[in-house]
Amino acid sequence: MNTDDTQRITVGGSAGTEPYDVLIGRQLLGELPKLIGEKAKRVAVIHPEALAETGEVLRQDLADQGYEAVAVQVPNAEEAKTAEVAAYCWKALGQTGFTRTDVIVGVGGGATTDLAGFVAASWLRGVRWIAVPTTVLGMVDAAVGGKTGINTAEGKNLVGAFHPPAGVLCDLAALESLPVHDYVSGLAEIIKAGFIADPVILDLIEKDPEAARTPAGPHTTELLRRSIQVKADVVSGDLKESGRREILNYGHTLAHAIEKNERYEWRHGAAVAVGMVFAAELGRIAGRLDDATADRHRAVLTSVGLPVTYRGDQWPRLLETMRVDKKSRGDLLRFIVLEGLARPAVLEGPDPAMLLAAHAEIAA
Ligand SMILES: NC(=O)c1ccc[n+]([C@@H]2O[C@H](COP(=O)([O-])OP(=O)(O)OC[C@H]3O[C@@H](n4cnc5c(N)ncnc54)[C@H](O)[C@@H]3O)[C@@H](O)[C@H]2O)c1
Ligand SMILES: O=C(O)C(=O)C[C@@H](O)[C@H](O)[C@H](O)COP(=O)(O)O
Ligand SMILES: [Zn+2]
Repeated sequence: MNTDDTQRITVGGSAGTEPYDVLIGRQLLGELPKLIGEKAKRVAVIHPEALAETGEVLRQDLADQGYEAVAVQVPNAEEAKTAEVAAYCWKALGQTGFTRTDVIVGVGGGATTDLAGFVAASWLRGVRWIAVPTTVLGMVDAAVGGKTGINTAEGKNLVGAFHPPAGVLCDLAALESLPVHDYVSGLAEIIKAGFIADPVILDLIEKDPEAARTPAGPHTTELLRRSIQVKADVVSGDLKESGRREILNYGHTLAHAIEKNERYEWRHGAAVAVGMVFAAELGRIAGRLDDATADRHRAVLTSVGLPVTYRGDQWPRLLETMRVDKKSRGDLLRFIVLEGLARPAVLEGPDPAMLLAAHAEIAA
């Protein structure tokens, strides 16, 4: 049974998809059978090595309820987002006799839920899946919205599908075992939601940045709820990123290039932090963003311990990788910038000198 103070945010179906709920609370796993539904006989629990125990507890629990439940352990973090690991999961589903009425449960951080969702999208051309995010970043961003995918040698998330989950269970207890480094990485996406849509988020973090770094902070649930609401509002109207959804990519054009350049040893949130400072500088240099809002990026990100600079000698490589960003159109690079707080816009084909000048502001 979940506790009474569970919060529920509905993500509206668009593009012909079913709406689903994101639950935020404690002891939410009792919700799983309802989400799995009555038609399923088999459930595959995809989890990372770090959550081997959680994965097994969940598998056993589902087996006790009569499902043929298998646990599929995958590597931690970005090492799971590969074609080889996806193929390993497909093999496990094939060997279990997984049919179209069976269900995948992805338990873990954003890397695991991106993979699990992609496996669900591709197996038999699409089976039901449920996300159980266990990181801040997974709860506020990755598990919500149906973007699923894996990386290729050429870049981040280059293969994937839009395949929304049937439900998202954000159990706050999971955050207690999260290393502080990973907790803080998730704050980058929360801060992103603050800049693009809900500045109250920034006020809450600025009031007590140290408290924002732990799950015991006074505003933890509110920060999660507000960020999930931003994501839910955006994806509800534009699942397939044909317009407004691009604002969720704020800071990501450079971030994904940094992640690839660092062979995915940087956490996504850390790269997004640097990417947002770059985007803010680009906005300022393009004459679209005021100085105070641009400077606020560095201040709030630094206050929680996120990086705001990156080594300065890598620009040509970063630029080359940014060209395959999903927002690019032909040879045209496109960036999300701000024209003020909560006023995101697209900057198309910026002058190379402008990009270089913005890069100089983040170069270590
Ligand atoms: N699909 C989307 O819309 C979307 C949105 C944002 C980010 N993402 C993706 O999410 C990924 C980043 O996700 P992340 O920051 O959650 O990192 P992650 O999934 O790499 O997890 C970080 C580490 O923490 C471990 N871990 C997870 N939960 C834990 C827990 N409760 N206790 C202890 N350890 C735990 C993981 O095994 C991993 O080693 C990136 O691949 C990014 O591209 C996707
Ligand atoms: O949901 C979205 O849309 C986002 O852009 C959210 C991002 O935080 C996330 O990192 C996403 O995976 C990036 O997607 P991509 O399309 O740039 O690969
Ligand atoms: Zn992101």
